[in-house]
Amino acid sequence: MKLRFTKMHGLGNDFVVIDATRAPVELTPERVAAIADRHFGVGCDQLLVVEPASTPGVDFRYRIFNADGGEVEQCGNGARCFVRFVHDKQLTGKREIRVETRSGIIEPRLRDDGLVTVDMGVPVLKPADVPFVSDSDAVVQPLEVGGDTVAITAVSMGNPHAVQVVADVDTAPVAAQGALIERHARFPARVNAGFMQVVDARHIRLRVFERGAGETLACGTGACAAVVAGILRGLLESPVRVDTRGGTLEIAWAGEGSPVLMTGPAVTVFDGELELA
Ligand SMILES: N[C@@H](CCC[C@H](N)C(=O)O)C(=O)O
Repeated sequence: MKLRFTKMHGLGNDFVVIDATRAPVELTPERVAAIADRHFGVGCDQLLVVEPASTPGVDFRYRIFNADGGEVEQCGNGARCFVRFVHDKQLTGKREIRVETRSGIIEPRLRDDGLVTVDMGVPVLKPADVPFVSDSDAVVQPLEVGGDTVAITAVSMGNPHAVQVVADVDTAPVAAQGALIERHARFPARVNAGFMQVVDARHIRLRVFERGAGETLACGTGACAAVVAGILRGLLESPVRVDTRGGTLEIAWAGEGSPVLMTGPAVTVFDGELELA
């Protein structure tokens, strides 16, 4: 069976996007992993599927699958690519869209300058809801990782993040420690591991070892979580420039109970057709 797709990226965090608004597409974890494979498939960090909404007043549903085949709740760079996709493919004439994800409704807006701003919703800080196993609500918590103790802040942006502050992202042990944090027993749903270097109160550098994908060139929800963690720790002031290895995002957050606003680019690379085994 042949399947049309569009290859997109948000700051080098790359996606295969599939339009399932007219006919459903059957995706197993094995199929997703095969498509995401960079040697034998198309290659991507995440696969995004655009579907009709199931809730009145909502425009679309979009589903997110990591490269390992697992379906997840949220994806910030994907949300920006989603809105560019439905706009460019003329699936809607709207530039402000309400879209259902596994973790609720988010509201991306395609701006006149081509950038996309997404209301990513209110961050979740209660450990049990991240989910993070802890008997304390403290913003900074110790986590034992491979014989070391690191100080993390657990934040959910719909998906779970563990953010730590490092002196220099270029020398941070992202691959080794990220893999251990991703599968740490205190994160029962696994976790995205963020390594944040504070340049000044309105500027950070960030690398993220993503759950189900490894280190990516950028992580939108990771950028939101890092800014929330930095503001809660008293290190940052909104809005914050977030430099990732793939480019820059702007993240704004007015504090607890407020939604996080993320602004950045979304790029279409090419359209293609793949053979679904
Ligand atoms: N790259 C994404 C996040 C994708 C999902 C993540 N790996 C997870 O498992 O939660 C982003 O831009 O937010």
